[in-house]
Amino acid sequence: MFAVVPAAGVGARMGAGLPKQYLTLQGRTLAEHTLGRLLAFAPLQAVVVAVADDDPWWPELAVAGHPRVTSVTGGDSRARSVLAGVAAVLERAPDARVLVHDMARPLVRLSDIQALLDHDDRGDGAILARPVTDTIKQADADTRIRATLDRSLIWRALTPQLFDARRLHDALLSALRDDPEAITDEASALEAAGARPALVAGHADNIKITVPEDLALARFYLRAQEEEGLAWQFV
Ligand SMILES: Nc1ccn([C@@H]2O[C@H](COP(=O)(O)OP(=O)(O)OP(=O)(O)O)[C@@H](O)[C@H]2O)c(=O)n1
Ligand SMILES: C[C@](O)(CO)[C@H](O)COP(=O)(O)O
Repeated sequence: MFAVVPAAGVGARMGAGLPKQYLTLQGRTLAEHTLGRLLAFAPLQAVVVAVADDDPWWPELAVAGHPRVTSVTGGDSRARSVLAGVAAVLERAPDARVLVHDMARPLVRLSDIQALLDHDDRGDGAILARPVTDTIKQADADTRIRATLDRSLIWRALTPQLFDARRLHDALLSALRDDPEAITDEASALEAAGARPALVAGHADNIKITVPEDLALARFYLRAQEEEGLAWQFV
């Protein structure tokens, strides 16, 4: 099994002076936190990281030289970065299963990744997700309520997302050709190809660091995980 980690974003919503994956949490970059956890997950043969072709920070990280880490050049969207990573996996292992995980989600629990594998029926794939607990409103263009949705059927997609590499590759190619804006995660590409991936409940602390206030939340969750005894051997 391989991991593909999209890490070629610029972090515009974070508004920092550098891409958010290189901001630090307790002295280590988000990238080191994320990769430290993935590399601690024994079933992963290798991790393919998609980085921007003009990224000067990536080569400076010791983890960039880890024997189970390789990098590819990402694309101008998350989906194209993932596609580049999956193509690299297929060159090495045509029958591989691939776990796609955002570099911007540094607090993923190994137990959640294992739960994803446990639910993987090697069919339509599976994703970590969270059932919503708030009331969900659908908005009109004038930011007024159009409808209230049935929240019992609404989940927030997280990562990792686990699929057959060839199916994911071909679904991404088709979806990027037909409706690229609609593809904001791997499952949406498989859905467009008619698949029905499974939803696997993951922990709420598997947050995506997106806007500045997410950093304080991440610091809180990291301390909470350490108090829970979830310490990872950093590579
Ligand atoms: N062209 C892109 C855009 C995003 N990503 C990666 O996809 C993950 C989730 O994307 P997001 O949180 O949107 O990151 P950014 O695109 O960097 O953020 P923003 O949209 O605020 O610029 C991140 O790890 C990001 O590095 C990527 O590999 N290639
Ligand atoms: C893949 C994802 O993390 C699932 O919630 C999300 O779609 C990524 O969105 P982003 O705008 O690329 O951060």
